[in-house]
Amino acid sequence: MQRLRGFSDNSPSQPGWLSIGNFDGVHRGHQAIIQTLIAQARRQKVAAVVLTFEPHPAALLHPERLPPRLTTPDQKADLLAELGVDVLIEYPTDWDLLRLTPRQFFDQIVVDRIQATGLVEGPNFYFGQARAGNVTVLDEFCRSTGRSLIVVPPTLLNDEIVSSSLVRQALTKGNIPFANELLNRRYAISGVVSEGAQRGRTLGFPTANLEQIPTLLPAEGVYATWCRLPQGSFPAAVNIGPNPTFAEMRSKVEAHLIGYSGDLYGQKILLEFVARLRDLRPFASVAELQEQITKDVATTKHVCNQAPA
Ligand SMILES: Cc1cc2nc3c(=O)[nH]c(=O)nc-3n(C[C@H](O)[C@H](O)[C@H](O)COP(=O)(O)O)c2cc1C
Ligand SMILES: Nc1ncnc2c1ncn2[C@@H]1O[C@H](COP(=O)(O)OP(=O)(O)O)[C@@H](O)[C@H]1O
Repeated sequence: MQRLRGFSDNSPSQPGWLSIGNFDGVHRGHQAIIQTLIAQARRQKVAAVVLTFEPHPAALLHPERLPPRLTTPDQKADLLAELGVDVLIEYPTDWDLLRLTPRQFFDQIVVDRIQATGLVEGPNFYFGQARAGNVTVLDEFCRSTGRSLIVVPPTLLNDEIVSSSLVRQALTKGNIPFANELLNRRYAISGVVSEGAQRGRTLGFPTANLEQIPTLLPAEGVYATWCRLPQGSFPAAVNIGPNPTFAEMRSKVEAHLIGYSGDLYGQKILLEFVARLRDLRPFASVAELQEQITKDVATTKHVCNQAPA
């Protein structure tokens, strides 16, 4: 997949089928759109092009309402590449773009820059200043310029429309099975291992403390995850939240990797969520906490064996 930052001289010079959107999470609904896009592009032997905006337009328009992201730009690019997208254009959102009327956006971006022969969108696609353009407007523009538009119906799961906000809601409630079902894969976070209180090792359970996590954190609690390292995949029992037993109220993300020994400080690691095991709680003694973590580790092994890496 060719990954372009905005429009440069390297922009695709050949016409392609185009989908425009934020695609945060690349969930089942996005996947349905992209699959249609790729089928059309392959049929007509042109490129499957995705135009996305980085940063999210909301970061400029109303930063206070910017939702936490589900995927980093790199994760999003990897997921789109896996689906078979040929060209990803990450447009560096600016006020000039946000001020374009729907007609200007269509003429300047869709027609002149990308030379789209057809478009694939979901029914809730809006474009142009103040989100004034919708799929009805887009359909008129496409018809009048001889382009095709396919509007993919919303993807439903348990009678609910799959959306990035539904995934965020599920994660915020700690509902990992539903979030993973909406995503059609495991929700994952990445972070860099930093130093903690150096207490974990004395408990018999060293925990890698993750910092610089750019995406949404699931609800507080204890989770079974798969941890991806360059040296392999390890089941990991993960604690999201404070350490109330030690009166440490700062919230952290810490992972005990089962079957691993070595130094992880400074390393970037990825955690894929498999299940939420329980709520966090204070324990009356360190021995009781150790007993509970021993159980959490056994459950994590079992859950991860049932859902192999
Ligand atoms: C699987 C797992 C479950 C945990 N559950 C709790 C808990 O319920 N309550 C608590 O106070 N701390 C819990 N902890 C956190 C420990 O208190 C923490 O790992 C320890 O204080 C080490 O901190 P450090 O990494 O800063 O050294 C848990 C840790 C793990 C790995
Ligand atoms: N199985 C393991 N799981 C997690 N971290 C491990 C493991 N084995 C060794 N380590 C190392 O030990 C560190 C965690 O030990 P810990 O005593 O909890 O210290 P800290 O409080 O600094 O996190 C990790 O950052 C990592 O470098």
